[in-house]
Amino acid sequence: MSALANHAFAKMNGIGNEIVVVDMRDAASPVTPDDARAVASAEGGVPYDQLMVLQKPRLEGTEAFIRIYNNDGSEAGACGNGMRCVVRRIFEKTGQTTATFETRAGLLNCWQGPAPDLYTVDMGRPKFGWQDIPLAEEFRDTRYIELQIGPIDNPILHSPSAVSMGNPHAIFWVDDVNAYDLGRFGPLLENHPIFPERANITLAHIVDRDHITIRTWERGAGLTKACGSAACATAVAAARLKRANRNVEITLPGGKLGIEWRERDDHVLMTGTATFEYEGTFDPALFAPVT
Ligand SMILES: N[C@H](CCC[C@H](N)C(=O)O)C(=O)O
Repeated sequence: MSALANHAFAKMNGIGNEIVVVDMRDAASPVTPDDARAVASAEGGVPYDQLMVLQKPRLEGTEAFIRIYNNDGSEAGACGNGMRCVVRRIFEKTGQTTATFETRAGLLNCWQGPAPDLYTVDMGRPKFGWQDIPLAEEFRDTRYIELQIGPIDNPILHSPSAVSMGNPHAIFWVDDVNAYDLGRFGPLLENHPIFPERANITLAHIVDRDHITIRTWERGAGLTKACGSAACATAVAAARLKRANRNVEITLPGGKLGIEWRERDDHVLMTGTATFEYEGTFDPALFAPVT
């Protein structure tokens, strides 16, 4: 039987990014990709974009090791909106105002933001090397990579920037993020062979040096109302192109995030809200083997 059967969960969202948080630090067995898919899609499940699974801490000083599942059962190395939801849960339970978590992408320091409803997550350093993103072939300058969609002589989207925030991102620079059928182009680009681990696909419009608007097709989750790591990747990519400052406001369909690419250590700090919706326990029938 699944470790999630009869287990408590919290349904939350990070500016519209649908998040489920489960605290499995006392559980004996792990959450499997099948469990993650069942929660997201089975009849009577809890639909989400990302499932944040807190596991027993592996390192001294960390609250938990966090595994991040997309709703297709694939694992992600980073989830900014999901991290703020986890932080809110922990802070409300323990009264803490700072915490450190470990994910596949490394250690994430988190703290109470400048207002009671804001949380800041240090998302670590971005990576730009083609093998770190990763890309399937060498690109010396990942500020623009050779990737386009549409007619060769008149591409619809082309020359994205590529960045890793612990997960792969491609950012296409456009004048109007709503002028493209991202639901159609997203999966084609997500699964393009240039991305051996697939990629999150973002359309970004630089409004001015302090404001950028984005829309994201998420790897393993599809069109979402917000993607925190994409907001971080976009802010960094725009600054690398010298088209925006290192401290910007990102507007996503579900809300806004403040992103600072800190000068002194190149860490990316993301600040925003985290909303609690409801809590419950998973019905064991969700995980019953299909006979
Ligand atoms: N929604 C998440 C990103 C999940 C990334 C996931 N789609 C992947 O990299 O596979 C966020 O707020 O950062």
